[in-house]
Amino acid sequence: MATFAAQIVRRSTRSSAQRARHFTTAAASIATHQGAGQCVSKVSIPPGFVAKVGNFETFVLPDKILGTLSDTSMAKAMINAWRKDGILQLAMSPRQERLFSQASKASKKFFQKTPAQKHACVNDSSFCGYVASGEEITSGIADYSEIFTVSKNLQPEDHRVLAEWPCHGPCPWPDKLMERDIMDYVSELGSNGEKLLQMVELGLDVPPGSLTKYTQDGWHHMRALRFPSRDRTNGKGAAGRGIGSHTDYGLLVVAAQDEVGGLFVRPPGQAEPCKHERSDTAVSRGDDSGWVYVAPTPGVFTVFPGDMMQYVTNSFLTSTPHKVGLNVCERFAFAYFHEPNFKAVVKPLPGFDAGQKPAGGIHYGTYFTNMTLRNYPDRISTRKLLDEGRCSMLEQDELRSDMAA
Ligand SMILES: O=C(O)CCC(=O)C(=O)O
Ligand SMILES: [Fe+2]
Repeated sequence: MATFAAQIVRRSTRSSAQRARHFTTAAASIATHQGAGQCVSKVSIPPGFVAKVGNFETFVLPDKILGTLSDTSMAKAMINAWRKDGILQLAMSPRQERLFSQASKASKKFFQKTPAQKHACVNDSSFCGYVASGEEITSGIADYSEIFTVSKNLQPEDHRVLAEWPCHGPCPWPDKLMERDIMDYVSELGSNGEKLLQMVELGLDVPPGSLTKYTQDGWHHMRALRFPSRDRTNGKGAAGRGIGSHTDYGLLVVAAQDEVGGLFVRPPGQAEPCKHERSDTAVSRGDDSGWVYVAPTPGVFTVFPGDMMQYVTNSFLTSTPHKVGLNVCERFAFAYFHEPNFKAVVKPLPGFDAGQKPAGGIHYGTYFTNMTLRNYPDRISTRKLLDEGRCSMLEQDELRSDMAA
């Protein structure tokens, strides 16, 4: 892949002919940042990182996936894009752009609160809420991301919360307004994720429902992220590192970023064993060459497969390693994770069952819980879950399902 000149496709200036159902967009290599705070400068690849600038395909999903020939041809093109680049871009609809902008404002407003106000947004039953910069660990090193995590927005009276299922608790929102603006965006991404999975089913030529049966009442979650500028860190992590090299847990990751830039991906072809075959959450070789910069492109989501997708497809689609570098300005982003139901025991897809391990499938709730405990060893919810020995609940029949239709 070569380095491409700036060529940003803006939805508002796109003609209907240009809005063909899928097309190629050259990514911006340089963006002018005039965001919040004092930072007004030319922003490009974070300093100290060497990478090619990606030129990723952009797709416009149909309103409904009907399984027509044109749906199937787009679906196959999406699969090919993931197999080539590890990532693709999805054009936001006008509604999605509006919800993204609303959620971004809510996220910025939250991160501007005082440390005491932010630290109050934690509870001992869930892993939702605030994660301070330097609190999350990847490969034993602190990440500088500051995070507000939203997982299932459960009510205190939900039977799973009352029964104290691992990771199940209400989200400690600071206020109703943030809850509304973030959850409107998350719900939209939920519908979008279902469409994407229908496309994956078409593209892989597996029966409809082979994937979407797992995501009924899925354990979808999202991280609203703020990265400090590289000169504003607290010295707890490695210089310039926002988040270390890792893959994410579930089926699909749908990310969206502001104009600053910091995300890098590593395309397939340099595959590592899946995390369920390893002992930690992080991907090694974080400093290797072969990284591709995901330059900010207005009006798009970037979408890539997670660990569950790698498992069910026997690595036909691999979980894309990615990392975030700190830039000269602070950066805001969202990472949404479209996931199986917490109870789901996920099995290889028909035609992709080649004896991959573990043979009996992966219980998503256990996988999620283990990864979360490793990432947040000192969180109050980690200590409570371990002290009360509630991880053993994950073995109970009530918390396991094959998600048969
Ligand atoms: O900051 C980004 O663009 C991606 C963040 C990410 O990889 C994550 O939260 O898992
Ligand atoms: Fe990630």
